[in-house]
Amino acid sequence: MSQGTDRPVDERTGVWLVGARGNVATMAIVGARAIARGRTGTTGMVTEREQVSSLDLPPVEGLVFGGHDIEPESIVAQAERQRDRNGVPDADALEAVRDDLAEIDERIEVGTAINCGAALSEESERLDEDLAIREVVEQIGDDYESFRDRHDLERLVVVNVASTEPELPDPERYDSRDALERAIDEDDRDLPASVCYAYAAIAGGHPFVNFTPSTGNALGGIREFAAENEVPHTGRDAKTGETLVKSALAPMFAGRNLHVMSWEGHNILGNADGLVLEDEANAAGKLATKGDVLESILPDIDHNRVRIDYTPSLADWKTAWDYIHFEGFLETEMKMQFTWEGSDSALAAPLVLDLVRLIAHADEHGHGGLQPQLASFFKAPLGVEEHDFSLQLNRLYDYAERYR
Ligand SMILES: O=P([O-])([O-])O[C@@H]1[C@@H](O)[C@H](O)[C@@H](O)[C@H](O)[C@@H]1O
Repeated sequence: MSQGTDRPVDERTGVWLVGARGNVATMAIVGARAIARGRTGTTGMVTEREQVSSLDLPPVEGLVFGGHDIEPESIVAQAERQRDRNGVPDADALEAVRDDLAEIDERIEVGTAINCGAALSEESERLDEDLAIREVVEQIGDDYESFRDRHDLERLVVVNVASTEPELPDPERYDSRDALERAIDEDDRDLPASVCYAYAAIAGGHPFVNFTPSTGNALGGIREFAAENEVPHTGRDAKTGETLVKSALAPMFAGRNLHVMSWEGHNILGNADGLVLEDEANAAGKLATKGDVLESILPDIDHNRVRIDYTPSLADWKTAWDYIHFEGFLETEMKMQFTWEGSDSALAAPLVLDLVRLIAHADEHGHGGLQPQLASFFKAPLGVEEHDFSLQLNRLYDYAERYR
């Protein structure tokens, strides 16, 4: 039993995935159902580590999935494509959960992609084509509610795993709840999809996770709304690969007083995210969150550059090559290089499940607003300036210690 409550976190937690038919969502659903069916383990899930697993968290087996998407290709077809192109999931795991995926696909509603730039295909269907922004937000909210009612859920966590949007120009225009609500009422068509999903979640009292660099809950107006309504929310841009290594490694250079002159990071990948990031406007937010980590840990760095390029044949296998040129005692110049080769979705998926479980826990314990204990999951953690991975992780361990 957790501290501060008499009842355990319920076993019927809903997970509403924005971008439910994408790579990351599909892998999270496949993984959760494969765990439920005893076909895979929980390696890669932080909430299964001893320090955190003692919290009273909703079991992965009980998570009920639904979501929005604008693409018609089914989750089964997406998972088959991932199996054929990437080898993840493997054929046995996919067969074990195929019927679950087909059932979940029936629960996916048409979403909005307003101001999503290159993240749109010709086949996509969109709510915002015929509706005003206020109606879009209401429709999204109704979709959340009816899913929750239909499945008799105690709680619904909304997670944005959709493709990265272009950055919102002048986000300070929506710095307060009043300004944001006025913009929604006046049908301000500059507002992006991620803000509509976040606003509808907070309005309905649903915890919100922004797994992407898109604006969403980073907007001042959403933050104020969430704090007032005491709804937990967190983000931004999950730290899954290259940036994770950087945030663990950079503190070593700082701690030994080694002067990093240049850090070049070159990422190549061939999945749909990589394709969307080919577009300069869509890539801007991702490049900023990936780059800012070093500036914060190594304020004296002379040259810090990140590139992301689309290499179609790699599919979901993301390679990052980093070159670090640094200086030590007696002005001696030295170099370090590393190469990271990761399955983009298999790295992200367990973190989606972790974040759902941990934000459900926060909600159960009445912790509204931003969630600093979740900083280690993000490249640009909202409300936390700390980027050092192990210091961020200590926040989670301290939280677990306090609430176990
Ligand atoms: O976490 P990380 O490897 O630094 O950053 C990654 C990006 O470089 C990549 O473009 C994206 O597809 C991944 O989901 C992830 O955000």
